[in-house]
Amino acid sequence: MTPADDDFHQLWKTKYSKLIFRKSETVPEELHQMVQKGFLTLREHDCFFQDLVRIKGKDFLTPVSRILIGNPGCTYKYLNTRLFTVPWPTEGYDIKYCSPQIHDACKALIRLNDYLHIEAVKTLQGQNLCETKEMKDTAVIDREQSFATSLTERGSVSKDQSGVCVPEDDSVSLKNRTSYNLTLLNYMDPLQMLYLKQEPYFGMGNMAVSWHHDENLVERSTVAVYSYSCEDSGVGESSEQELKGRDPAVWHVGLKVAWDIETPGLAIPLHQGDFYLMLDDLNMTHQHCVLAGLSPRFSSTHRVADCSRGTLEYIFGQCELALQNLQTDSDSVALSLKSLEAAVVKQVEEIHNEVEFEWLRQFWFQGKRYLKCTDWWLKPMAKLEEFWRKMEIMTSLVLSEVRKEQQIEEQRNETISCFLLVLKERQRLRKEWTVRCQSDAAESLPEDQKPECHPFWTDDDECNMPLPYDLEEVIAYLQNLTQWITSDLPA
Ligand SMILES: O=C(O)CCC(=O)C(=O)O
Ligand SMILES: [Fe+2]
Repeated sequence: MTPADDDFHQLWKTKYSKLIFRKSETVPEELHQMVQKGFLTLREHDCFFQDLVRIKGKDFLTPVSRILIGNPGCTYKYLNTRLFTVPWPTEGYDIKYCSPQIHDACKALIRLNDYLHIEAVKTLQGQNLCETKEMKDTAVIDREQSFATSLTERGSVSKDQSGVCVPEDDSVSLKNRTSYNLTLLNYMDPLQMLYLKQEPYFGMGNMAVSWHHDENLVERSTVAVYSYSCEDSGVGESSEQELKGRDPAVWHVGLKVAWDIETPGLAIPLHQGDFYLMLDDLNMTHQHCVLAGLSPRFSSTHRVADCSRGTLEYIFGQCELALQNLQTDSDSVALSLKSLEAAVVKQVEEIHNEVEFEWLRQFWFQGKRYLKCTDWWLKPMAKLEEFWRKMEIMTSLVLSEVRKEQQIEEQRNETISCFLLVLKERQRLRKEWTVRCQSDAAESLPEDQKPECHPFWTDDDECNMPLPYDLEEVIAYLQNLTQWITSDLPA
């Protein structure tokens, strides 16, 4: 349904009430100008890139081109692709941009971010979608009572040990759900796209982005989307359209109820400077898509990314934790491990995998794209690689300990089997990334966007790597060892 349908507003009110639309006129003109100029700058500097995503083991190039802008050191993962923020100007950070215009563009987007944050807060307060104090108090009493009842039913313990956890303050949860830490910008010129998928359920026409839920967000957080289609003003008024369905000249956001193709979908026309909000759990209960119009179009999608494992601060913390198990012997320069306990080895090797596959390979897979805007990520990536190299040494140290140990004891068995599992995962992921780097889609990219399979080395490389890239033989050796150990154990 579109605004041309009689039941459109009724359907919106009953099935899509958490979708909020705001017309361009409600946004300050000065902000429009800044932001739209920012979009054009980023396009002029070729900062938008199609992502080489992986869905169910297959590689696809997204029709839309994107760039992630946000808090320094923050990342956003979608469809097995971790995007790294081009940092927006942030107090306490000295960020060098490739040009003053790119700095201005990032500044415009943080201004838009602040504006959309305030609008989202106001909207949630207006909708009563932020839990009020009374609602929370009632919820606590309810929980206390049901907990007390369940205890008395079982005939045990007093009420003051109930351990009810008091929910965070309203203003905190409201803030957590609207404090956007980044925005994913989209750009597409439909005339440059030879083929676009057709919307499969409601006949909504060409899709720029297929039906999906947004991933990697803080639960129930709001998503705010500013839309800028470069149409001549006045053109593409949907009212001029006589035919049924949505106007194929105009960009729309499509919405549907998840797991449901009976309830009619909604297609909301988006003109230059309009924005919309997806409030609360709308992103979970519904799916959305982007229906292409005829003109080039930008959008800026502001999100509260769940970055609990997605910031530089986090991954550096992990690396430090892992490297605590490495020591330089006091009398020499030789390195050794402090502990060979299974749990310790497992943790270290898992962090090794995390830094290798979630950070280094993800980053280099995207070629040199980040250098278009700033060199900000190069230093931290070099640092992470340095840590990762030390972890390669740690892996080789575990291996040599396992090799030289004569005695078979319980703890060693456990260490070897944990170690083996993590190495198998490493081998599987190295193969997957090697394949990903060589897909047809990857080969089709221009030279400066080609994925780099990094780190990569061969046996004759003089790079002083303590272990081979291909872990097949190491794994076979360990597998042999575990079989030998288990067959030797009493039944
Ligand atoms: O461009 C839009 O309106 C929304 C884009 C979108 O859904 C996304 O990037 O996840
Ligand atoms: Fe989305």
